[in-house]
Amino acid sequence: MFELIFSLPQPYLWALILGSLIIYFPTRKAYADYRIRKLGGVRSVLLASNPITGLAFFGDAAYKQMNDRLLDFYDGLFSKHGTPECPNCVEIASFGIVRFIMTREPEHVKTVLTTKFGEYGKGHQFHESWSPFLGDSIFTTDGQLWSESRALIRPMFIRDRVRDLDIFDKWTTALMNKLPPSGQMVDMMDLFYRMTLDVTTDFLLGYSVGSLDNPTHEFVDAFQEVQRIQMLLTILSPFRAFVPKYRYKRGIRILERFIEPYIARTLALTPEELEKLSKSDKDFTFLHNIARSTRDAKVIRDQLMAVLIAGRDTTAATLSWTIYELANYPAIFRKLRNEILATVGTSRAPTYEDLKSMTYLTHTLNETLRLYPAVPYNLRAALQDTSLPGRPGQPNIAVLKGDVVVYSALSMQRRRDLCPEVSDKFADPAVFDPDRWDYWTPKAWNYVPFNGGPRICVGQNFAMTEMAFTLVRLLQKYHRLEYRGDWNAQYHRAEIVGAPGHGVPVAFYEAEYGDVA
Ligand code: HEM
Repeated sequence: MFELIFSLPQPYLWALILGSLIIYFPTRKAYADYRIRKLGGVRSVLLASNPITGLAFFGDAAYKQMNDRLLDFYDGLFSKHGTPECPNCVEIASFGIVRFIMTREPEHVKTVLTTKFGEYGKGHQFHESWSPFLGDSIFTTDGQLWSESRALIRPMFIRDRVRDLDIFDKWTTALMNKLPPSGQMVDMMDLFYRMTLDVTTDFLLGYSVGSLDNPTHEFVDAFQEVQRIQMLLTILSPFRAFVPKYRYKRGIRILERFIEPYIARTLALTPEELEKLSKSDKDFTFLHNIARSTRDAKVIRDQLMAVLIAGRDTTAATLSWTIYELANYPAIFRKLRNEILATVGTSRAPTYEDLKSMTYLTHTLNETLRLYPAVPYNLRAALQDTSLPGRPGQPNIAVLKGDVVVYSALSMQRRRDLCPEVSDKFADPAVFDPDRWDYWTPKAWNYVPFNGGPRICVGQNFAMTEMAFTLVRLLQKYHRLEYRGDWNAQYHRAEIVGAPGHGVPVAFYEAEYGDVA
């Protein structure tokens, strides 16, 4: 049969290939339509259903991502194509096979994260794309494998462990030592990224990469590069085979070379020695804790990588956005500093209880995470035929096994129609205003910076404590903050984590009379 086909003259062969494709894609689409109808649901708004329109879509998405305009692109999908029946959900099916359903509807987020938790997950494609980096870790797996990872990791984030603030104290002090004299410019984003890498590696391995002291460490560059390429691989998912991977693989090897000796050293300890260590607060690390449950170096490597990626950039980016916003609002800066000084004075290190008692500090971080959720885009694959709820009075959106639901906390948390009317108690939602939290609690699922449901961020309390501690130490010492770049030119650079594209160039002014705010 194949011999016969390949013996055809070239023009006939091409005509046959083209003809087959012309038949194949509409047939695939018709078959998907049939399955959707059989499920009793509908499509959302279909934007592309063949490789040509699909390629144009992915090309546009990748172009906007590379030009730091992914949010415009994402919002534009709904403002240009949304319909009254389906205003916040669109889809593409580039090869007629896998659909990518993009949404910013809280009910959809709730469905994939909790109501139908078992029917959605990271899925096979995500695992394939991410496993060279994160292996079979908590981030890349579903079902039993995921729940075993979660059980392995959770004990290190219980309240009693997070209450111990020594690690934050140590690295915040190191950060403060890197700040230039009063009034001189510094890129706080750079320092925050270095500090959180030092905190996270110290927490995981009991040994820090030391990036505050050595910013050109090859680990730092490799970590950045691997994440950048990983984001591209995720966005270009069906076409990821075409993305060059040399630098990606080289970066992963560098990261592995750094952590492997620590794993080997830990595995050299006997179970008794590990048990003894677990009684100590100071020397017991995340790595020791995992090694109590598994002696498999690959399992340990995967979980370390996962928590490293989860814990580092997220907190650094959130701290960076907070300082960026505070630099533009001296009144908010002063109010926050007054609360801090009233609680801990100008020099005492805060306790865990101090941090939790400062309402305005929590509101400030909540507000930052509303405008700049650290994970701006996320996805879940359908593990079986399932659905997303339709608008009231509308049929459900059918989701077929393998389809991918992309959701954006960034786009959703900025939706005006999900906020109260603007008033003296509720500022324009586009504006940074921690005071709104005095009168307002977002509805469940309208605000999900840490996700929700069984897979809610396991490090949420760790992150909030680390960020609060850092802000307290900075504002105790400095009474004024000045932006030294073009504040309005700032933009949101979305890689896996969304960070300020221009960094955060600021100058801090040291308080001369301590408590004067
Ligand atoms: C501002 C800081 C942070 C934010 C906004 C944040 C947000 C998130 C989000 C949105 C997810 C869900 C990701 C997904 O769907 O796969 C997540 C998961 C996770 N986060 Fe965080 N995170 C932060 C800090 C941290 C820190 C400091 C750690 C640990 C040191 C951490 C550890 C994890 C882990 C292990 C998961 C996977 C949970 C699971 O799949 O069961 N996160 N985080």
